[in-house]
Amino acid sequence: MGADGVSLGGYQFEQRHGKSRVRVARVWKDASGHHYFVEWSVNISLLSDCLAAYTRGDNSDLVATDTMKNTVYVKAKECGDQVSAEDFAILLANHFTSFYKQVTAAIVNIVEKPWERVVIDGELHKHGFKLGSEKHTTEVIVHKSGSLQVTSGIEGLSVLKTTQSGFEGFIRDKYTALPETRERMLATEVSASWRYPYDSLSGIPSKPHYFNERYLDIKRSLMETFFGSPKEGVYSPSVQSTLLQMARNVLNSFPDVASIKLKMPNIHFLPVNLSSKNNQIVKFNDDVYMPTDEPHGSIEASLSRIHSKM
Ligand SMILES: O=c1[nH]c(=O)c2[nH]c(=O)[nH]c2[nH]1
Repeated sequence: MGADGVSLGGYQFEQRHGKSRVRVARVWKDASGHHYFVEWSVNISLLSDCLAAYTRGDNSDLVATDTMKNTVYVKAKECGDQVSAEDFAILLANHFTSFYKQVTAAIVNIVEKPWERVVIDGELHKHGFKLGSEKHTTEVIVHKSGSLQVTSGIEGLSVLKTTQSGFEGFIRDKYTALPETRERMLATEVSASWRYPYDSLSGIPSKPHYFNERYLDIKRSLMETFFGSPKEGVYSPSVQSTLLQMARNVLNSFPDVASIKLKMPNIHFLPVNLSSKNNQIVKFNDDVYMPTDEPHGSIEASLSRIHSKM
């Protein structure tokens, strides 16, 4: 954002304004009576030439944040066909940069609530949904020139496996108490964000459900790598190793992903051993654990194709 700064009384000044957490839900209906439903929380941030509002109390170049909020509902209404969070973010960001001469760039973030169609008596319900857990996110940046950047992600993908995980060979010194193990629980809450390679609207595939399909593909790939096959699983020598394998498999499988960042906290389940003075009450045998939220390990990394812009 440095390029958007201006010199002001001998200081460097940067500003943006927008509306946060604009909540909107949209229903689409098809000819056979199936309803499609999304719920979004939209953040808009505009970079614009409105310096006078700060320096002189002159608001004549300001897009009111209330107007930004209204625009979300107007554009949701105008989307006659089902769109992904990415499509909607692109459409909004594009609107702000093209409709207002003052706006030089728009940043739109969307978090989609995980409403999933329910299955009743083995059949997909036409208009019934239940809330799932992990969330689909996106961030779109559009500049006035038309150049664009699309990043999507998953938040809150909680996964756990009860075996096929260990941690050995780490540095041992006078501060180290952790025993080495080839048998432990592995639990994490994956946050992933990946960058698409498109730098203009015309580069984006016109396939209707492209972004939603890619989101599901990437989620599936991350989970398959974390868990391994249903019968054998796959051994994890560390969160670090599993994280890199997950990132690699996404880049290897999807040429349209330029880079991926993964955050994988190591959520500890502590072995329970209880003893009294002369009696062992509970001896841990990979069976009884104390679940914990904190402290947790924090492990994150990103993997990019060489020459990718993330
Ligand atoms: O997979 C792990 N990576 C670590 O860096 C680490 N550190 C630790 O105490 N346990 C673990 N486990």
